Amino acid sequence: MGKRIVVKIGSSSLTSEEGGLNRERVRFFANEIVALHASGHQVLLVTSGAIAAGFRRLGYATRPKLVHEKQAAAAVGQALLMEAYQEAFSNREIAVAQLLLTRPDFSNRSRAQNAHRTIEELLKQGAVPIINENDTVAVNEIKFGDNDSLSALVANLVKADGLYILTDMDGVYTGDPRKTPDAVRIERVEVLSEELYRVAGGAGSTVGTGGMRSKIEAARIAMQGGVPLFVGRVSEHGDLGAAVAGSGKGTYFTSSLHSLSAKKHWVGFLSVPQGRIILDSGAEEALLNKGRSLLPIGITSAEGDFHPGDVIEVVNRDGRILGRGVTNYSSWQIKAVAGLSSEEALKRVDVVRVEVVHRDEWVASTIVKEVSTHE
Ligand SMILES: Nc1ncnc2c1ncn2[C@@H]1O[C@H](COP(=O)(O)OP(=O)(O)O)[C@@H](O)[C@H]1O
Ligand SMILES: N[C@@H](CCC(=O)OP(=O)(O)O)C(=O)O
Repeated sequence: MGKRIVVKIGSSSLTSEEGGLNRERVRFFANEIVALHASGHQVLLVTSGAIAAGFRRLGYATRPKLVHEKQAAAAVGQALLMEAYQEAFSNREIAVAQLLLTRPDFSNRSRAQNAHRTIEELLKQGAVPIINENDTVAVNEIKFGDNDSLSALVANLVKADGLYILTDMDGVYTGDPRKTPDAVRIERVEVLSEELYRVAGGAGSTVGTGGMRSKIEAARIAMQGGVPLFVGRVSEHGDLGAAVAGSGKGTYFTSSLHSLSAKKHWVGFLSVPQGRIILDSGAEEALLNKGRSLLPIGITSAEGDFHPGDVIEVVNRDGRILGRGVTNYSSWQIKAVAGLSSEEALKRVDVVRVEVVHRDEWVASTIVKEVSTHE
């Protein structure tokens, strides 16, 4: 039976280090997608490469660093990118559609529904939706920062059967292969571990942005959405089909997790945190490893100005982000009860629930502690 597949192609696979689009590569990927299409799969493409494709045409010698310069380069490059896809797919008589999205398009329910409906109609008509971040309007906190997370959010939105993140490496290694020559490929990941976050480094090329770290973050989003993921290389004809069939050159992330509820998905991946709560080590252990709710006694302080119902980041004393949750207290109430027993806290503040963050409204930043990788 045909599957619904999201394919993400990184800048490093489409452009050269000096900038500019490699049209040969665009045609190659288009052909791989056409082959999947022909075997009955629905394919959505999330593509990077606008900045890398556009900066030279705009007159910059190297990839610009400043946000407004990148935005300008992307505005030029996005048109070049679509022109190349347009040409590559038109030979096969497949319509391509451009969708430029930002995070609020996912966090705002009606915008997300509109995007979803549009995509469903495009797929029904046999078109290939081609998605990139809307770089002109996306800055700072609204910027995805990398298209890996964007592709995972798209995969969750359309309830894809699989997400295929294509890059210049044939998978995730036990260290950045550019710097650690004896690193070996991890074939399968069932549970994201702290170890994996440690071995995954930043971008390898001058055109790529997120590196493996952002792909692991994408894996977290997709796995928690119940979507299995592949990170690897597609360089020869048939490689994408092989990846979809389970024998690709890369790392497979499977998930036995049930997908997160819509509310937890929003809390964990779409919301904009309004402040921070800092914990002691006992509360960290209770929250991460014992599945408990967060109580006032484990809190040391709070930062920012927030209100009950807002999403806040929870960090440990070293500043490490442990996760996000919905707070039942305002920032001033937390300051008034930090370190107190629940009984004492309730004498001092008027709150709906004694838990500062209830476990049902909490999403950890890493999935589980346990490591499960096989070389
Ligand atoms: N553990 C790792 N395994 C594989 N690649 C890694 C690892 N850590 C860092 N990398 C780097 O990540 C790069 C891929 O990410 P990136 O440059 O952002 O590509 P893309 O443009 O395809 O998103 C690789 O070229 C590699 O140098
Ligand atoms: N929207 C930007 C995406 C940048 C980006 O995420 O790049 P990559 O790490 O290559 O996937 C662009 O098209 O250039």
